[in-house]
Amino acid sequence: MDGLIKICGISTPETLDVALSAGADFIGFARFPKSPRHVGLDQARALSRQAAGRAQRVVLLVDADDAAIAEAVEAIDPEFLQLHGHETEDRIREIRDRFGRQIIKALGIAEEADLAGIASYGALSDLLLLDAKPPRTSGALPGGNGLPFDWRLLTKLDPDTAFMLSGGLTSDNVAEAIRLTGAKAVDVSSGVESAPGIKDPARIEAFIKAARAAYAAKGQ
Ligand SMILES: O=C(O)c1ccccc1N[C@@H]1O[C@H](COP(=O)(O)O)[C@@H](O)[C@H]1O
Repeated sequence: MDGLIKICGISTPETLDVALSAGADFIGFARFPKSPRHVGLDQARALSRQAAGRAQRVVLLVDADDAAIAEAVEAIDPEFLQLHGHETEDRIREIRDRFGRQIIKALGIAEEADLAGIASYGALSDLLLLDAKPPRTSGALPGGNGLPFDWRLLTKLDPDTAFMLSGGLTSDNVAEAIRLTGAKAVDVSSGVESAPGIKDPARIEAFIKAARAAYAAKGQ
């Protein structure tokens, strides 16, 4: 896992085409009705077909039950399930065994104590995603808030720790985030939008270009 880029919350064929042409490695489809990026099953099915063979397809889920996972898997046939809620270790094992998909588990980071979950969740995940903890305000989404966390916390990690980084990334800060944290993969949603849920082609291209340049500078 080296030098990977995920564009999350894609919901139109046009912006999907831009992300694929610009070289995104992962495309995320949100299946979380409270999100402005939520895609219906038919819409997700069509987008997934468009992305097949060109990028890894990821379904974003939040504390989803088996029925919700099953319908998303049937429609999208994703390579990865991104679990962005409070899924326990037992629930992650159950989902992995039941649905046979690779797992991206998101872990919210706000302070040093939050790093304690990295070993156990990392062992259960094919990719561990380190994201900002959501704000405590009512109605805040569990992710996709465009808020970064203090990346300096991650400088305390063993340099061999592999993780995907997200939370408030943009084309302006992704190079610094990669340089400072050593992230081998980055994930963005709000930072490539002109408004919540509205992906902006120019911002997608600029983000991928900036991340690629930062990885190249590190020889990745
Ligand atoms: O994008 C969403 O709407 C979303 C909803 C619920 C949970 C996670 C969500 N997105 C993920 O959140 C992070 C950070 O996103 P942002 O770049 O700060 O907007 C990212 O991993 C998205 O996949």
